[in-house]
Amino acid sequence: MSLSESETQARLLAQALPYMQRYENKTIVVKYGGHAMGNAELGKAFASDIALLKQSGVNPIVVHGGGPQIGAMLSKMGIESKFEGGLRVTDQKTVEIVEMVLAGSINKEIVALINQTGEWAIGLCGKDGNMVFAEKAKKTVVDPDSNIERILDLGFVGEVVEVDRTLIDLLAKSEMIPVIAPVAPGRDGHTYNINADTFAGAIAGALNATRLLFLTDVPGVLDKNGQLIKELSVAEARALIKDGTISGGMIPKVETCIDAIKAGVQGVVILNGKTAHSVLLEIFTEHGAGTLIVP
Ligand SMILES: Nc1ncnc2c1ncn2[C@@H]1O[C@H](COP(=O)(O)OP(=O)(O)O)[C@@H](O)[C@H]1O
Ligand SMILES: CC(=O)N[C@@H](CCC(=O)OP(=O)(O)O)C(=O)O
Repeated sequence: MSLSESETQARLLAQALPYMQRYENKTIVVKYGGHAMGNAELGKAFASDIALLKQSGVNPIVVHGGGPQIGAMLSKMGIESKFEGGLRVTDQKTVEIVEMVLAGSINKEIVALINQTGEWAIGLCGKDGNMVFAEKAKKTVVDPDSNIERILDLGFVGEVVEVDRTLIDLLAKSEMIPVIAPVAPGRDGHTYNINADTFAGAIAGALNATRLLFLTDVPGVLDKNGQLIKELSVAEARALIKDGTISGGMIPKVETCIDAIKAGVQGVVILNGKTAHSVLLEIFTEHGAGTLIVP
């Protein structure tokens, strides 16, 4: 017999009680990826986890993606999605749609879900309160045939160059939960589309967050036999990238984890956003739920 959502929540709460003081007054940045936004039930479970963090005295900050949702909107408008080095090639028309989908519909959907729990969420992007400034990304790739490095021109894809935490700190003091879309202005007046993982890493670094959680579509970093690795040091993570155990989209994610740790985040966790209540299972249980990457 399966449990109802309220029975599940009551059980989780009972399990969580002994661990609730662990992160009191600490900042936890949660990156909620587009693939993890699976369905309405998962969305509600995510919102109730964020609300419970807040009610337990944690300072949760949500940074969200929405890659699949941007792709769907572009396709509706007859525009093909094109990626290079894992990043969306973003021309003027595309950046307008990216901003509309990320800072518009997805951002407000997450805000509404959290507000329905009784907590107060506020939706922002890097533009609000001069929070984040970006500049054109300078990404390079090595051509596998010629071994020559070339600079990618990704259009209006940005990388974060400045984070001002004033607004985020004000919101935390006012008991509000910031929900942030990875869109930011450049000093050149353009709007930039930023990969949500790197954006979350930059925010967590600027806030010296205690934890940065990445909700993705696998249980964490898996070893060669497909088994979950519970804890990885930065050196071990680098070795797994080098020997090919970590590949594809997991490479930039783990690299972002390493950068965030170098920037002062105490621990970064990669965990399954497709499992309901994975945030609570990670934060408020003895052994956590995903892969913890530590210095
Ligand atoms: N060692 C590994 N452990 C787990 N996932 C891996 C590993 N190597 C590659 N991957 C791939 O990385 C994917 C997650 O990266 P990505 O698709 O970019 O996530 P997201 O869309 O959530 O940001 C997994 O679905 C998996 O296919
Ligand atoms: C530059 C770049 O690629 N930006 C991403 C931003 C959204 C994102 O990163 O969303 P997920 O976390 O769901 O993948 C994009 O346009 O898809």
